[in-house]
Amino acid sequence: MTTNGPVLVLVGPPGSGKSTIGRMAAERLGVGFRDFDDDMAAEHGKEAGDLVVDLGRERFQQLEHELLIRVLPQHDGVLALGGGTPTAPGVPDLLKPYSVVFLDVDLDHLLKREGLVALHPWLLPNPRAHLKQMLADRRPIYTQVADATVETNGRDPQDILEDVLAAMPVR
Ligand SMILES: Nc1ncnc2c1ncn2[C@@H]1O[C@H](COP(=O)(O)OP(=O)(O)OP(=O)(O)O)[C@@H](O)[C@H]1O
Ligand SMILES: O=C(O)C1=C[C@@H](O)[C@@H](O)[C@H](O)C1
Ligand SMILES: [Mg+2]
Repeated sequence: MTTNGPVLVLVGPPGSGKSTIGRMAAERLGVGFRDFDDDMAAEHGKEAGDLVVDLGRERFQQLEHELLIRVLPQHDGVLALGGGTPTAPGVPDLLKPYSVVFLDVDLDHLLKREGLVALHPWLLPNPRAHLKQMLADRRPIYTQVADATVETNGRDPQDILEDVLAAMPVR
């Protein structure tokens, strides 16, 4: 099925709340929710975090680019991207037609979010240093691909949701 593509795309670092807020936004908007990490896992037979470790980041990002080209026209709801997806070559151009919101979070709040390292084994051996560098490198890219940025530090998902919905540009 071909659609106009997602009504909302969420980007941000791992643990920023893309899946949590994405599900809530989809429910409020009465549309479907899709998680691009799940698409990658279904397509390649392994969790996205394990694919990064097994294939290396360059190959993983090529595969993300290839799959995103197929997924965007198939989904008209809310799409949560993988944490690194906007940094894959070619992806910022693919996102241009869509409403993209960046869920921003700082290092200290990120480190308090549950399950981060278990889901992202490539953060080892020093998750704090890795995440610090990652946030510095990626923030300009998340900002560039997004129409709006919503702060999530220390905030309830419900509050964040209201800001995300208000920030969605009308297209
Ligand atoms: N605003 C928030 N405050 C506190 N904890 C949060 C908040 N948003 C999400 N979390 C928690 O942080 C963890 C990561 O959230 P979530 O899985 O939604 O992030 P994500 O951006 O989808 O991450 P990933 O890139 O790993 O898929 C979850 O345990 C979730 O319950
Ligand atoms: O931030 C990242 O680089 C990643 C985040 C996850 O969503 C997965 O896409 C994968 O673990 C890579
Ligand atoms: Mg997620």
